[in-house]
This record gives sequence, structure tokens and C-alpha cells, in this order.
Amino acid sequence: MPCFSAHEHVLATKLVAFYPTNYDKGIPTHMATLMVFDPENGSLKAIMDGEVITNLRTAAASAVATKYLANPKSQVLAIIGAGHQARSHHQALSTLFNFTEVNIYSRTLESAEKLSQEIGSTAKACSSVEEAVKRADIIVTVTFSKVPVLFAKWVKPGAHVNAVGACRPDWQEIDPDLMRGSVLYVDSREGAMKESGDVILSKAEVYAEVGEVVNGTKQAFCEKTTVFKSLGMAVEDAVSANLVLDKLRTT
Ligand SMILES: NC(=O)C1=CN([C@@H]2O[C@H](COP(=O)(O)OP(=O)(O)OC[C@H]3O[C@@H](n4cnc5c(N)ncnc54)[C@H](O)[C@@H]3O)[C@@H](O)[C@H]2O)C=CC1
Ligand SMILES: O=C([O-])C1=[NH+]CCC1
Repeated sequence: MPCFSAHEHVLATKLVAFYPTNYDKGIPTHMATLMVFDPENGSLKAIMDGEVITNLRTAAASAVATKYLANPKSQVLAIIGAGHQARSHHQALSTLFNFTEVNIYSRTLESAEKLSQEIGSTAKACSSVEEAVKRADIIVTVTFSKVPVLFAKWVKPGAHVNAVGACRPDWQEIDPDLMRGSVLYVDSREGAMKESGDVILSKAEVYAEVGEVVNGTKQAFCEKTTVFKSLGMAVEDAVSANLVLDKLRTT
């Protein structure tokens, strides 16, 4: 994933491979390395691990979307999936909202319970997606499922969904009815139309990129049911890598 940004003064690329079956072997499913270059002359400045950056920047992008698109009084969070992104999303979203309830569903009750114990007394492992999401103001889907796991009939009107998994054109995590029945935001229209099965297969209409909401050219319909379909963008890695280098320089 290559990126040059004159504005951010960064030239970087991330090599990322994902192996969903690694999860059951207890090794990371995403293998990522970042290379950062001097944008003035192309010389290599740093090679760094991309796993932590991928976890944190993805959750940070969802947090920005959620800040604009969720009801500001949101109290109930549901997380579907209990891996790295589940943890980083809980961490990032908790900087914006004081959740009174965090409901977690995963394929095994054991992994949902493990995450629930890490989070503490507000969290609960649920035995179905429906149980986890029915009271939720904010929902995060962070699984490796190839078929829909979150259905419109379970989602409270006005809820906000961060749909983070299903990053291939033939994979889906979200029921097409929910995709079509919500106001749909994406990180990149171009990316969504090429890579997101949730968008392509449902034929849902993309209303806006989150960046257009942030810069005020498109509306944030936080009183309606909203979906943020995230696929990940190279600029998120490049800017994060620059932050790491800045921190290194000042410590
Ligand atoms: N939009 C973006 O920028 C990014 C998206 N992702 C995506 O987020 C999702 C989660 O990533 P991580 O938390 O890093 O992975 P992880 O491997 O740490 O956790 C994956 C979770 O999905 C569950 N899972 C695996 N197969 C499943 C299936 N068939 N049905 C339902 N659940 C299943 C596992 O039990 C686990 O809870 C993946 O789809 C990944 O590709 C990851 C990085 C960036
Ligand atoms: O942006 C990213 O690094 C990824 N998106 C989906 C899997 C990895």
C-alpha cells in the first residue's frame, strides 16, 4: 500500500498479507511491514513493523467516523469478533464515549469471555450476534467472516455501524438490507467500489467519504442508521509511521 503526501511530507509503503487461518493457530493473521522514505530524495529512512500501526490506525479511522456519525449520547457498544481489531476499536472508541455496556460476540464464547474480562465490569460475552447488538448505539464488526453476520432486523434505528472486516469483493459481513437501508459512508469511494463485497454485492449507494464529512462538504446524519465501511488506506499508515518517527526523534 504505497502513499506519497506532499501535505504530510511523507513517502511510505506498507506490505501487508493476511492469513485468516493463522487465528486458529495462535499467530497473527496480518503480517505487515512499513518502509518510510525521505520524500525529498527517496532514501530509506526506516523499516518498521506494521502490525501495531494497522491495529491502531484502523481503529482511529473508525473513531473519527463514529465521532461524526454516532449519536453523541451513545452508551452501548457491541463488538462482533474478538481479535486485534476488537481490542483496538474498544480502546479507540472509549476515548470518545463512556460506555456503560460493552457486548461482545465471537465465534467461541471463550474468546468473547477473554476479551470481556480484559475490558472489565462493563463488558459481557454474548451467545448470539442478536443479543450483542439489539441494544447497541455503536456496533463494530471485526471478523473474518465471508458471509453476513450482522442483520438489519437486529439493529436499533439510529445506530452507527463500523464495518471493518470483509475486505474482498466477494466477502460480506453486513446484510445487504442493512447496507441499503442505512446512510453509507466509506473511507475511499474508489477502494469501496473495487474491494468491498458489502458495497459491491448489496449495490448500496455510497453517500460520502468520511473525509467529506470532516471537511464539511457532506452531512453527518447521526440521527439516522449509518454504516461506515472501512477498507484501510495507505495514507493512514504513512501518517502513523511519521508519528512514530517524530516520537523517536523527541525521546
Ligand atoms: N478496514 C481496515 O483497514 C482493516 C480491516 N481489517 C479486517 O478486520 C478483521 C479483523 O482483523 P483482526 O482483528 O486483525 O483479526 P484477528 O485475526 O485478530 O481476529 C479475527 C476475529 O474474527 C473471527 N473470525 C475468524 N473467522 C471468522 C468467521 N468465518 N466468521 C466469524 N468470525 C470469524 C475470529 O474468531 C476473531 O475473533 C479482518 O477481516 C481484517 O481483514 C484488518 C486490518 C485493517
Ligand atoms: O488496510 C489494511 O492494512 C488492511 N485492510 C484489510 C486487511 C488489511
